[in-house]
Amino acid sequence: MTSSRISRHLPIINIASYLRTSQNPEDIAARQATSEALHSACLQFGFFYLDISEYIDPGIPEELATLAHQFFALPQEEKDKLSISNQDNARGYARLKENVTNGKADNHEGLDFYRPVQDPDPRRPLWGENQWPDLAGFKEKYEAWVQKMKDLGLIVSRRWMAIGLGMTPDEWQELRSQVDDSFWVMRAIGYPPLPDDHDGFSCGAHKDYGCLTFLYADPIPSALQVFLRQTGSIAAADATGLPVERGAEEGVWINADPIPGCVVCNIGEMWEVWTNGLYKSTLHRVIHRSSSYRVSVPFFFEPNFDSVVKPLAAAKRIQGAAGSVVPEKKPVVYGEFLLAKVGGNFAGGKYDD
Ligand SMILES: O=C(O)CCC(=O)C(=O)O
Ligand SMILES: [Fe+2]
Repeated sequence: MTSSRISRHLPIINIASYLRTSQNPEDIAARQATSEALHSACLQFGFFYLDISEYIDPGIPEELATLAHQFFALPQEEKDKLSISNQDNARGYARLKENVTNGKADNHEGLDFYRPVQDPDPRRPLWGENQWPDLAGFKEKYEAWVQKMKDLGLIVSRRWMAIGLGMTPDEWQELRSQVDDSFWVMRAIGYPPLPDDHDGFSCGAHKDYGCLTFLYADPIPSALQVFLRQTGSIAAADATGLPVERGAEEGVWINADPIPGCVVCNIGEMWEVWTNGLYKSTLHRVIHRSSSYRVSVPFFFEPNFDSVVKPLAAAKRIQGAAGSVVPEKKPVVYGEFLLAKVGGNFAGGKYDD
């Protein structure tokens, strides 16, 4: 494929058809079309918009962003009371620049929640307790969103995988058993404007770890950028004047600006393993230069902690039918993979790939 034929616009995929379970031919055809759109979005981009306006009132994620603004506007000592150092170094509040990506401090602060665990132990990595701000409605509204996003992860995976990847019902049940108790992460991120002299980014280039990220962000353009691989273009060309990242890869950075009623969705590295590389998880970064304080609230739908992630037979069938000879990716135990990533958190990059 030549670079000129690659679209630079991320597709918008409406999941309304997935919410209808009827077996009438129109609904079946609509679900088929949605799954094909998801499949091709993942072959080409690994990034797309999901229009979820029929699934959830678009005002609800706005409320989450408002609550996150309220939290980040608190005095520093109030926010520090929820410091990740009280817990497992993952759950809680991390100060501005505390997170490091690709060796550079990110110009953001964040508040992270993970799936609660049995017998929490703050000395054990990832096994502490969530720390909720003492702001009216915060915990309830975030927990309700987590439930909606977990359900969305399952709805999308089921329909998409079964139809888009051509899985048998048994194969889907097997995959389902690996994501039905997702070790999810819910994050609120606060981005002050990026100072001109900051050596780094608002959030440096990274891939997400797990399955699916559903991101709602304040409606501010030109902040989140997605790297599209394109042979024939200048290595990592962009208009920001910032240093080239990942110089070995050729491509362009495009903006993924918020669209009303949609979440930005991308696939994480576990999907790369499940599909044996058929789908690629895609680098993205944030450069927030406008004058306002930006908030985003990504939800990460991840495999179960103990899930053994390995290439799916359905993906290998597609590769076989296309005559591609692809070396098989090694199985990964998700929890071990995550621990290795988070282990590098604040020394060498929480999000490094
Ligand atoms: O804030 C954003 O737009 C993106 C954040 C992100 O990529 C992440 O937390 O993994
Ligand atoms: Fe990300």
